[in-house]
Amino acid sequence: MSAAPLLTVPEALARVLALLAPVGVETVGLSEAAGRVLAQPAVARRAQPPFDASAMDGYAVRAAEATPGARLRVVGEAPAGRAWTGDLGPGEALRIFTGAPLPAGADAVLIQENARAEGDAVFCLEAVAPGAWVRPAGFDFGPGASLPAPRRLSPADIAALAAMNLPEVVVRRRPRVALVPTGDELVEVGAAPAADQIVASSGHGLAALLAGFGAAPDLRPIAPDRVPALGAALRAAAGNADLIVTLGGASVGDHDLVRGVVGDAALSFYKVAMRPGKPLMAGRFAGVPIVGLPGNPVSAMVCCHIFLRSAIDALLGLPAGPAGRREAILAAPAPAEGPREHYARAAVESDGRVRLFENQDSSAQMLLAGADVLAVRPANAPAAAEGDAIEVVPLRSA
Ligand SMILES: Nc1nc2c(c(=O)[nH]1)N[C@H]1C(S)=C(S)[C@@H](COP(=O)(O)OP(=O)(O)OC[C@H]3O[C@@H](n4cnc5c(N)ncnc54)[C@H](O)[C@@H]3O)O[C@H]1N2
Ligand code: MOO
Repeated sequence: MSAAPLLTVPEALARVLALLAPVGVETVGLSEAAGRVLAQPAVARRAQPPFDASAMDGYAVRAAEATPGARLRVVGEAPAGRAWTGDLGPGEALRIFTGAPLPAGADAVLIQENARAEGDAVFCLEAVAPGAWVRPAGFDFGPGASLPAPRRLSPADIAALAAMNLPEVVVRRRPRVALVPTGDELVEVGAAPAADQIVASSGHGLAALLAGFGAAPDLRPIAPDRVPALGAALRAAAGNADLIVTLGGASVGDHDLVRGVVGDAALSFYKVAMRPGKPLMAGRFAGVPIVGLPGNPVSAMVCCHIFLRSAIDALLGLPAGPAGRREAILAAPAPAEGPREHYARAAVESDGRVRLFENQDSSAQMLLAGADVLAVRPANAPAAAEGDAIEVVPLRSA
């Protein structure tokens, strides 16, 4: 692997995506389907509405007869769910309610606000246009209509699938992502750390983020900084995973072992021209795609937003592109940048403008928790002024 220059973020993302193929499918009930990715088009089993349906409470009529002042004889009643099966003859009207099938012979609905009932008759107060307040059969969708795939199912999609009379759908199974924290200084959350230890935190944030992206995270035990033990931890993680993600041990220190354990030959790249996140790597371990995230917790979370969201999309068979950005306006100046593209933690103020935090240290988790967006500053950008435009990656929509 050549040492320099560092890959850009789009180049590195393309390399990550090239390692991934969509996972298999499973069938789930509608109550499990929200947020899942439809893997095959869902084909309607019936039309909606399945019959010409009244859209209002009133009277089914022949529009040509329903002229102002006309008197029609009410021959029956059709509530929703109980069709009137006769034929509506000349001079007749049928009391009808919203959602009920229109009887044969009728072609419009006179709404009850425009009618006066008197005994078994109804007087028409306003003219009725042909087709008025009738939802023709298949008006929403016809039999054989389909919801296309791939598609992340929204609550509205779930309702549409139910209306299509589909109790189950075929979705991608959730990609299994094994998260492997590494480092002898780490202890599990809730344990009693020694004075020189810290709590392994970023795995928990990553698991939450990945679950929000549609993956099934598997947060593994902390792997020690020893080659055989790290290798064993990665082999154990690989067994069941669609993607392995290591945390830490990615840099150049004597105890940063992930690269050595994976092996340069199996790596697609190491190091990206981004800040934070420079020591990112990706490749294959035991045949399974692996992404090595930097240990600094903010770096790991930022890399998850920028790379792993797209990676999960790819595993789910969705179109996978760069993290979504929008344009915003700076509420305060931003300093000049170095040679790496900077994903700066920033707040969105009440007027919608964006203010970069002064402290951009990649270990500062409380700052990340307070950030609304990553403000993207291009490599080598000169200082920017208040009012300048800036692109931001939203952090809170995950
Ligand atoms: N001489 C150099 N030193 C460093 C460089 C460099 O280019 N030259 N890069 C720095 C950058 S940038 C980063 S990012 C870090 C990343 O290094 P590692 O991936 O090897 O990370 P670690 O050394 O294992 O850990 C860094 C830091 O983060 C803490 N950590 C690790 N895992 C977790 C976790 N799961 N939860 C919470 N905190 C974690 C760890 O204790 C360290 O404090 O390297 C710089 N050094
Ligand atoms: O990549 Mo380091 O991620 O700048 O802290």
